[in-house]
Amino acid sequence: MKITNARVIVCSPGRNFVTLKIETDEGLTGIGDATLNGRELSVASYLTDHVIPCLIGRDAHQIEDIWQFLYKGAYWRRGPVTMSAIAAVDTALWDIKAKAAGLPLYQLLGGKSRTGVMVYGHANGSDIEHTVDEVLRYADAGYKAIRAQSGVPGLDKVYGVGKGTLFYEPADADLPSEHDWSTEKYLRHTPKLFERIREKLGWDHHLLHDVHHRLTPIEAGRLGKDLEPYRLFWMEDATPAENQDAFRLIRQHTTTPLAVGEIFNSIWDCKGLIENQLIDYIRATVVHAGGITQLRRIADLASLYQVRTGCHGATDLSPVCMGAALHFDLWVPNFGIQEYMRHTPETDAVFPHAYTFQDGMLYPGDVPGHGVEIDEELAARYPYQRAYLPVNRLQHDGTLWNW
Ligand SMILES: O=C(O)C(=O)C[C@H](O)[C@H](O)CO
Ligand SMILES: [Mg+2]
Repeated sequence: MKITNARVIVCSPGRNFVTLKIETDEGLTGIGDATLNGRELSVASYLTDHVIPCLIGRDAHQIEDIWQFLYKGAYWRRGPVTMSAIAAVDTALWDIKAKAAGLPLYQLLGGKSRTGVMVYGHANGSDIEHTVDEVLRYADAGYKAIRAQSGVPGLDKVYGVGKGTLFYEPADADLPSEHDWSTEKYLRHTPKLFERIREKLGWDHHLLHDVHHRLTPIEAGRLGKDLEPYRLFWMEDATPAENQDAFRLIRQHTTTPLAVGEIFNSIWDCKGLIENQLIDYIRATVVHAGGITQLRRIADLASLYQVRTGCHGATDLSPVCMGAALHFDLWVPNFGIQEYMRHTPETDAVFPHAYTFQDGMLYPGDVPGHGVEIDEELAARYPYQRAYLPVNRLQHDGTLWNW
């Protein structure tokens, strides 16, 4: 089965998405997500200008060879732009292979390891009481696991707290908006948040929290320790992970489980973290970590060390990524949890999909392929709009910090 054509579709039904569509001489088509929040057009160009010309005429069934060709053949390896582009090709080819077999993608990976995929929702509020109300709302909606993020007294805007509560969108301006940050204020506030949530919610739900890279390792160790009484499912992105050894220090100070990896793009970013058992959950997902082909390898390495998966699933990962991730989640033996931030109705209309939510679980559906399509006519009505993620500055002197 030959690849006859491939093209990039950029659209913005409420936020930007980059989608690759591959066509074959047998009439089968497949799509892959290539969205890199705030840097969308660089991946679109990488695909259109440098990858697509290399795809035409290749056998769509040779997923592994095409992956290796794009990875090794570029000479310049890894990096979010390269790996998101490879991921889009890989996802589209798995979609085509599964459609050719007439099977849902999870069957090609090895079949179901579980009945459904446990997800966590992102509850957020302007202060503790508002956040508690939102957590209770997620619990009422059936979620078994809830990530709680709250505004911090004395800070104007913080990661995770949006204008609306159901659809959180951090890329909020056509040039980066500036947030202020105080580690002291955040560290004083966050244990109080979880104390109050446990008081009102009880102990039957998993609770999660995203630190979003804003602490140093020793500060993260302290927060992990302070949160131990509330038995979190995980503390996420406690400190930046370019230096994988940083997690050793956190580990020495707390038994709160650690999750990291949403910005990782290859197995090399997490090799040391996994092999040294410095984390409990690896958050890499399909679009930013080289597709199903690479993610499988990461999960297999992780399984040797009892590290489980927890794929990133924010709104900037398109329904195409979510669909593919759900097939992966249903199969992967060392599954932990899947993030699920709901897309807006506009996004869902552009990307009709087979996956469904019920009682805190997502189900990928049983249609051949990954079960997500793109309505190109509708997509064309939503042109690209430049949008950036915010930056953080320390409140007391304006030093640029991690957001
Ligand atoms: O969903 C999460 O865990 C995030 O940290 C969301 C990220 O800020 C977002 O995906 C950045 O594009
Ligand atoms: Mg995160």
